[in-house]
Amino acid sequence: MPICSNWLHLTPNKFYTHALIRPPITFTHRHVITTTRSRCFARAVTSESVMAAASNSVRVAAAQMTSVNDLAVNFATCSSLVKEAVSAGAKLLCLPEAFSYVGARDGDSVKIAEPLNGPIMQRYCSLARESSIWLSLGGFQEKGSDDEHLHNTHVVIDDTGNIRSTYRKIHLFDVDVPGGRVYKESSFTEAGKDIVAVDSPIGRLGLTVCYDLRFPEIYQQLRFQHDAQVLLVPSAFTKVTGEAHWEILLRARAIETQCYVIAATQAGKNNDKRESYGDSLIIDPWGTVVGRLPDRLSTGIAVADIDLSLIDSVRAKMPIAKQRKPIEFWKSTSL
Ligand SMILES: O=C(O)CNC(=O)[C@H](CS)NC(=O)CCC(=O)C(=O)O
Repeated sequence: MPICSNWLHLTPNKFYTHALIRPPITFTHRHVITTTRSRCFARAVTSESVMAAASNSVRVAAAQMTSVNDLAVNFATCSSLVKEAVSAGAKLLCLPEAFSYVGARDGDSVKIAEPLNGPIMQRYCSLARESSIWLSLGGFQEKGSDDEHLHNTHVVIDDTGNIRSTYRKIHLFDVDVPGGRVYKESSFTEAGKDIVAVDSPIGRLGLTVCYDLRFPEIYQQLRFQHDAQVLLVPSAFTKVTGEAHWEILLRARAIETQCYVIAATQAGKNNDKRESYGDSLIIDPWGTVVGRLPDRLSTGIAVADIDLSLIDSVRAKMPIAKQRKPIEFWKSTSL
């Protein structure tokens, strides 16, 4: 049992209850302790994470697919990927960004956007319930605040079909791809503002989407402020940028956060104007690739076992959480 020899200040927010506790304090396995330079937090862990920690190893699957501009066709593909994941013994299947729809023309995805309680999401909730598997739906066209906009929303559904968590993509892909197209995701997408982590049978998940991968701050927040153990990066990377940057960025995020990273991808030609970079990856907290579905195998799943004790041992031997100097402690001297 870990023992804390300092006074413990538990600040009130959605995870912590306000309390000042006298040392020595003994924590049960139902608490996660996080320390910053000035504070020490305790968070009660939900039963899912406790179960995952007890059994140590849980199987996950990362899908790869070529979504098109047909909701029914994509749902059929997702259903068969779910079957594959279930027979492989996976407790969670991650589907890529734009799993349910990739428009052939600008503006198409706004037209099919629906609220999270609409019929499209309902079908995916039923799929999770009927197959008794958790789903990470890596980028759903959620209806925005007007008819011209949507949210690119990552939805986590549990094995009884309930939506456990939603994250709206923060960093939007407004990029002139060298030798490729100009993308302007912000022309039809409202950016999110909230960082989201959620407990699951494979540990505490940190939710992100695609282009977020290029902004390490969000992953630092997920690991050091939200106790994430597994970072999800569902994507629809372009062929050009994926070939240059995909694996390097993902492995860097795994190494610098000491988290597992699961990245499900779109692959192949989604339509005449669009080719995605498929290479679904599962990476362990030491940065080793433990599951991969290469680009040439356009549709399928990569499978790996998440071992929460590996996270603990990597973090114990290289204790960066204690050693890091967060930006507020730096002194800026250049003018
Ligand atoms: O719009 C859709 O249908 C699905 N969403 C996407 O394809 C998004 C926004 S256009 N793509 C990316 O973020 C690519 C990032 C990327 O390729 C990089 O960072 O290099």
